[in-house]
Amino acid sequence: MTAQVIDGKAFAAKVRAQVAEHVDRLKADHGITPGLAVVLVGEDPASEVYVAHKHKATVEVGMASFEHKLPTDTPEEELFALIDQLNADPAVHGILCQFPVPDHLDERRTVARIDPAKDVDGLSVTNAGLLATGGKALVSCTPLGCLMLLRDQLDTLSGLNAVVIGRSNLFGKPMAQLLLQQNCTVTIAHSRSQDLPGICRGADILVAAVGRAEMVKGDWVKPGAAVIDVGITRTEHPEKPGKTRLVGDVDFDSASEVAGAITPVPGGVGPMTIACLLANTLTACCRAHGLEEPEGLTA
Ligand SMILES: NC(=O)C1=CN([C@@H]2O[C@H](COP(=O)(O)OP(=O)(O)OC[C@H]3O[C@@H](n4cnc5c(N)ncnc54)[C@H](OP(=O)(O)O)[C@@H]3O)[C@@H](O)[C@H]2O)C=CC1
Ligand SMILES: Nc1nc(=O)c2c([nH]1)NC[C@@H]1CN(c3ccc(C(=O)N[C@@H](CCC(=O)O)C(=O)O)cc3)C=[N+]21
Repeated sequence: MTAQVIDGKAFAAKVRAQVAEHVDRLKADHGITPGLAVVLVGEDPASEVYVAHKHKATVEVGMASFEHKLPTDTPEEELFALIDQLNADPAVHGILCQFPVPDHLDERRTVARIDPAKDVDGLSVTNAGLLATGGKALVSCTPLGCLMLLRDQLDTLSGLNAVVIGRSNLFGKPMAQLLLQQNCTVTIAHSRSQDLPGICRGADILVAAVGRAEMVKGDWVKPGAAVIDVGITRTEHPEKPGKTRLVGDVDFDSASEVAGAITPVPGGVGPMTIACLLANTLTACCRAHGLEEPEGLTA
């Protein structure tokens, strides 16, 4: 079998177009412009690239983009003062603090400072709890994007065996919650799991978010399964010395021989993350103003 390659880039463009249309309507009918604030502490080159992508995408859909770059040695009080100011700013509907933050800062405390209604990463205790209890949460962008791709790809998710490798708060846990909500039978695997290949072979839906290049091999994949590759690792380019390329957690060549559908890296999940960040900002804006939420852009 040769898998269908899921075009996340094209799907993300459709999501962004839907968001842009909704933003136009908000402006025309209500005079409201949704706004996203991104906070970056320090000078991590990968983070700089992501933040630049986010800014460009935000402006392209007609939203207001507020970028705040703080020096590496920014004390917690200063970061919190900025977050307080963004929490209070009615022009800001979504706040994202790019991770990782420098060592002297604490991710948990930082997230806790962000107003849950503006927490477009879905990381706050409130949003994680709402997701787990079937409430109206803001859902972490990458799992939300994966769910959109799976819903588009499969007739139904109900009753399928789903395996998520990885249990982070940003991805693995919310992904498992979303799949459970879709009536999948969900297994969460991690670094202590025994017989990971065997667990994966039972998966109709296999989602890998580990951060280990090409760990998941073709013989771990159930024939016909939908494989979602979240991992991103920058490695030396095999043919071009001095150049790098991005690779996923799945060995694409062998897995695509067995899977029914598979996301590539790059061009799979990554573009969906940014599209869903915009979708979440729009959702947060609509909720803040008591307006109808966009259809098809939430979990
Ligand atoms: N495409 C996108 O938009 C995004 C991509 N990513 C990428 O996804 C990957 C995961 O991100 P994130 O969840 O934040 O990462 P974390 O490092 O927080 O989590 C990694 C998870 O993988 C598990 N793990 C590590 N080694 C193994 C192993 N050998 N076998 C099984 N499980 C293992 C860990 O288990 P344990 O808990 O036991 O340590 C942990 O739960 C990264 O490559 C990241 O760059 C992340 C966010 C967005
Ligand atoms: N608070 C917080 N929230 C995040 O959601 C968050 C974060 N911190 N820190 C880092 C990770 C990683 N992440 C990605 C976003 C877009 C692409 C993306 O657009 N990837 C493109 C390629 C980009 C390129 O070419 O470099 C692709 O896969 O096709 C990837 C990864 C969000 N993260």
